[in-house]
Amino acid sequence: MLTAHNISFARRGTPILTDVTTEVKPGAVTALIGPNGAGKSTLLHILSGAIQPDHGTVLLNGLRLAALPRKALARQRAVLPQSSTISFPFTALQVVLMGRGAHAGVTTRTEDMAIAQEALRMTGAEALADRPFTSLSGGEQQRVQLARVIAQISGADQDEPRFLLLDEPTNHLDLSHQLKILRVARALSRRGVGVFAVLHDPNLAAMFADTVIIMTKGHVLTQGPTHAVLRAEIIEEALGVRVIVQRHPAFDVPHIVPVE
Ligand SMILES: Nc1ncnc2c1ncn2[C@@H]1O[C@H](COP(=O)(O)OP(=O)(O)OP(=O)(O)O)[C@@H](O)[C@H]1O
Repeated sequence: MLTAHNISFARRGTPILTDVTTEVKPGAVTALIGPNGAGKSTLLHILSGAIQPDHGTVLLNGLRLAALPRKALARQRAVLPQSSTISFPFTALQVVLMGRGAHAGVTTRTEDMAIAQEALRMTGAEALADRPFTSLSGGEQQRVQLARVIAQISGADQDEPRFLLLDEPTNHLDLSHQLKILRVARALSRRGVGVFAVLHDPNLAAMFADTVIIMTKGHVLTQGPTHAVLRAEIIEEALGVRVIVQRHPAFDVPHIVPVE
């Protein structure tokens, strides 16, 4: 379990997060939605250990995040940032192998290669393995980066649950690639990974998340099972848009339709 207890964080005296308590369960997809500037990325960075909160505690599998050695942390959780630049012409496979850095000395080269290739296969990017990363389209780069973070937390060298933190993973992707990335995230969760994804589209959260957290102005407005949270009055309060929430015509999930 990855848990945040009573997290508060300010920048130059301005509160960004106030008393946030939440959890990311292994084996489930947790989506975080909320308006621009609500503090979603900041919370993701605090859950990842990249930012230290001013108050409160983050526990990863029962241990304080701040006290975990960097390599142990890297084997238990990986972060897909909103954007990342790689300017040296590494191949896609080399980029994915970079995810294995924290395992060096614990695994063999053959094992790392098998894990990298499996991660590329999962994200539908195996045909890109030998292409220079810089020559790939935005959607292709995103799938390779997802393969890198999957490779980072893969392998049999530790028993603790692992977590993937995805910051707007569908940004800049066409609909087909948005669905592909989130299908991979869901498939990983069904293998026991705890997935935490910042999403802007409540319909993607409805389709792929088991649990939804809604944040506004640095607070958790509500959180819980997707069906319970994605209700019209809550979405209207959080996002400031009038909506109707219907049953999705094809799946047993909410379908959110703006009506203004
Ligand atoms: N490096 C920084 N320096 C100063 N203020 C920052 C910094 N990063 C974020 N903020 C501020 O913190 C607040 C929360 O930002 P954050 O990026 O966490 O929001 P968000 O919900 O992820 O927004 P978005 O949906 O627009 O990506 C915003 O008011 C933002 O301007």
